[in-house]
Amino acid sequence: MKQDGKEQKRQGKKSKKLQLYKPRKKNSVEEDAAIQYLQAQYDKINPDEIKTFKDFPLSQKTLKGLKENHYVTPTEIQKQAIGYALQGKDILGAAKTGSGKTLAFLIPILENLFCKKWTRLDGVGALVISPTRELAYQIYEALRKVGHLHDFSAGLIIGGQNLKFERKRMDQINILICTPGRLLQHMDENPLFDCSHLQILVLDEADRCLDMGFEATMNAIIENLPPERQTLLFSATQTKSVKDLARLSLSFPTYIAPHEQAATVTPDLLQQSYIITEIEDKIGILWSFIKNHLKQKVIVFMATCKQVKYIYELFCKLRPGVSLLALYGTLHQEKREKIYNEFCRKSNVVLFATDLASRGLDFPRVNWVIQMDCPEDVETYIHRAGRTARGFTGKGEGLLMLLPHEEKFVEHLQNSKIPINKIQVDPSKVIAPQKKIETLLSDSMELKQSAQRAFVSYLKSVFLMKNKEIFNVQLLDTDSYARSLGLIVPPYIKFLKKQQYAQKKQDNNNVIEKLKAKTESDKEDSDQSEEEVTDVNVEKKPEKQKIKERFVKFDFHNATDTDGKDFFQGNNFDIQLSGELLEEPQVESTKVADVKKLLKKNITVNTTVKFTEEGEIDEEENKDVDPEILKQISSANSSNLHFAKTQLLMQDEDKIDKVKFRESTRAKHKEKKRKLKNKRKEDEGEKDDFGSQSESDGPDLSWLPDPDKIYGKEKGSDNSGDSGEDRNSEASDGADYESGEDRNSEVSDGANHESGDDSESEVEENFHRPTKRKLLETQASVPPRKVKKVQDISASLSVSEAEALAMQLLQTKR
Ligand SMILES: Nc1ncnc2c1ncn2[C@@H]1O[C@H](COP(=O)(O)OP(=O)(O)OP(=O)(O)O)[C@@H](O)[C@H]1O
Repeated sequence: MKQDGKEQKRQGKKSKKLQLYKPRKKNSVEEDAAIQYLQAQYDKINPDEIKTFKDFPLSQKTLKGLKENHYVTPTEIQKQAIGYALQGKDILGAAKTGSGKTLAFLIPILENLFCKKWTRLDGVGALVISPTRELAYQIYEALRKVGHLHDFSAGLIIGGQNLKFERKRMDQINILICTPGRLLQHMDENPLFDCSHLQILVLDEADRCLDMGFEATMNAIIENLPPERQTLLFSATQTKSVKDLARLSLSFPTYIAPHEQAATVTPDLLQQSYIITEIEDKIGILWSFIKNHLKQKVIVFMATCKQVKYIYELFCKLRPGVSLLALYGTLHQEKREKIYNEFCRKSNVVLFATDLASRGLDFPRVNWVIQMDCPEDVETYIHRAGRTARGFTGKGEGLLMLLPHEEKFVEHLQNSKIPINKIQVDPSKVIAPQKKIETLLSDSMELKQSAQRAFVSYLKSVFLMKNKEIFNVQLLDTDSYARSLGLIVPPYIKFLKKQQYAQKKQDNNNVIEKLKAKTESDKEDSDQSEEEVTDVNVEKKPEKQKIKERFVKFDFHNATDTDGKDFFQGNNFDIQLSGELLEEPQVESTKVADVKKLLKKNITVNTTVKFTEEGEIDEEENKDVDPEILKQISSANSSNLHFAKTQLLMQDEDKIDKVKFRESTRAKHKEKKRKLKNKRKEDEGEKDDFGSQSESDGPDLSWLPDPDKIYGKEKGSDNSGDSGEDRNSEASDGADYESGEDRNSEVSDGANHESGDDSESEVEENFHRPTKRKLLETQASVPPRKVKKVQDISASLSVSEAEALAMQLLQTKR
C-alpha cells in the first residue's frame, strides 16, 4: 500500500510535470501565432506614428514589463531605434544623455529572442558590452525589471566577481551583460562559454568601447563572434569612424540621431555654468559649495582616483554636515556596488568620483554635477554633465571649474552646441579651510601621503592629456596647488623632470637646425669677393649680436616655461655640461662663434706660420695637433661649415691640449725637483767636508771673534792684517745680510760683554779667525749629548747657520 501510495505520488508528480509541459506546448502554439503576427508588423512600423509602447508590435511579456515600470511613452531614440532594430537592421544610435537609450536596445533584444523562441539550451543569444561594471550592473537591473516575464536567463559578467561561480553558469545564460575584459577572460578560459549562436550584439557607450583603451580586447572579442548577427551601437557621443564600423563588420547600419538637429547636444533642462579659478582656490570653492548645498544631491568629478580618495578622506575629516561618498576604479568591487546603491538611494549626498561614473550611470535625482578638473574632451564633458537632468522631466545644474589657461575649452563646448555661461563666485562666500587642512595633514602621515599622491597624479593626468593647447602642466602653479592640498613642500615629480630634459633637448635641436640653416646662407655670403669679405668682417658685431639674441630667445623660452621652480630650472650651461649633449653638441658656444669668424676669414686653424731665413712664409701643419682632427676640420671647412661637427672637433682638440699641458707641467716640476736635489746634495757635501777644507778654500769665517782674545793670546801667533780683510769681507757680505746682522749682534754682544764700552774698531782689530780644526776640537770638548744635538741640527742648517751655532757653543763652554 505504502508502495502504491508512493507510486501514485510519483505518477502524480510526473503527471504534474507533464501537465506543466502540456500547457507550455499549448502556449507555444499561441506564441507561434503571436510571433508570426508580430513579425508581420515589423515592416509597417512608422516611428512618427508611435505614441506609446503599445503602438510597437511587441510581445505581451515585454509590454507588461514596461507597464509595470511605468514606461508608457517611448522617448525619441526609442521610437526610432526600436522599429529598425526589430526589422533586424544594424544600428548606430546617438542621443542625448538620459534620453532612454538603454530601453532602446533592451526591448529589441527581448523581442528578438522571443521571436526566435530562444531557450536556456540555446546558449548566449544576446551580448551587451559596457565599458564599466557599474553601467553593466545598471543595464542588468533594467533588463531584470522589464524582461522578468520572459523565460530567458540573464547573466552579469563583470570583473571583481566570483569567476568560478560565473564559469559554472555560463552555458545557461541567454542574455549576457558584461565588461570587455571579463568577457574575453571567459572566451579564453571557459570551455562552457559558447557564443557561436549569438543573434544580437550591443555596445553601450560604443565610442568608449571602441576607443584606444579597449581596442585590443574588443578586437579579440569581435574575432570570436559569429559574423551573422545584428549589431547595435549606442552612445550620447556616437562614433562615426569608418574604421570602427569596419571592425564590427556592420552591414549598412542605420544611423539614428534624433537630436542631431537640436539646438543643443546636452539635455534641455540642464543649466550649465563655468567659473575661472586659480588652482589653489579650487578646494576652498568646493568646500564652500558643499557647505551651501547641504540639502542637495551632488556629484563632483575629478581627474584621478587619488584626488578623489584624498578629497573624500579630507572632507570626511573636515565634516561638512552632509553624507560623503567616493567612487573610483581602485576600490574593491563590493565597496563600489555598495557606494553605487547608497548614492542611488540617498537624496542629500555628495559623491566624489572619477570618470568611472561619467558614462551611462543613471543616478536618480542628481541636482548638481561639479567638474572640478577640466574634462579631457567635449565628449567627457557631455557624459559627466549628463549625470543630471535625466529622463523626460529631469532638471539639473552643472558647474565647470576651469583654470585661467583652460578657458579655451569653453570655445570647444560652445562650438559643439553646448550652452554654458560664465559665472563668478562670490568671494565672501568662499571659506577655505586651509589652516584646518594643514593641521590635519600634520597630524596624519597617511593623509599627507594621500595628498602627495593626489598632487602627483593630477599633474600626471594633465601631462598625459592629448590637447596641449588646454592642458599645459608647465603653466600650473604647482607650489600653490600643493599648498592648497595642505602640503608645505611640493612632492618631487620625476616624470616632469624627464619631460623637462626631453624638452630642452628638443629646443636645442631646433637651435642647431636654425644655426645650420644660417650657416648655409653665411657660407654662400663668404664665397664673395675679398672686398665683400671685408664688409662681412665689418658686420661682425651685428652678426655676433644676432647669435646672442638667438640665445636670449632660447633662454627666455625656457624661462617662460619655468613658472614652477621645481620643473624649469634649465639653463644652457647645464645643457652643455650634460654628457648626452657633449656627444652631440647642440648649442653654439663662443668657441663656435670664434671658429665661424676664422673660417669666414679663410684662416686655416691649427697651423703655424714659419718664416724661412729668406723671409718667406713657410706654412706647415702644426705637429702638435692630431692630424686626423686637422683633416676633419679642414674637411668641415672646405665643405659648408658644420658648427656642431666643428665644435666637436674643437672639444677633441681641447682634450689633446690639456693632456699636453699636463705633460709639460709635469716635466717642469721634475726639472725643478732635480735641481733642488742637486743643490741639497751640494750643501750636504759642504757640511761633510767642513773640517777637511783648507783655510783659503773654506768658508769666510772672518767675522768670528778672535779666540785668542776670548781665551787668552797664544805665543808666537801672528794675526796682523787679517782683521782688515775680515772686516772688508764682512762688509761686503751683502748677500747674507740678515744672517750677518744676526751674527754681528751676537758678536757685538760678546764684545760688549768682553770690552764693555770699547769701540767697534777696537774689537775688530783684536779679532782672530780660528782654524776649522780648532773649531772642531772645541766642538769635541762639548758634552756628547750636546754634540749629538748640534750634529743633528747642523745637518739641517746652512753653512752660515752652522758657523753661528758653533760660535754659540764656544761661548757656552766659556
Ligand atoms: N520611455 C521612458 N519613459 C520614462 N522614462 C524613461 C523612458 N525611457 C527611459 N526612461 C528613464 O530615463 C532615464 C535615463 O535612461 P537611460 O539611462 O537609458 O538614458 P541613456 O540615454 O542611456 O543615458 P546615458 O547616455 O547617460 O547613458 C532612466 O531613469 C530611465 O528609467
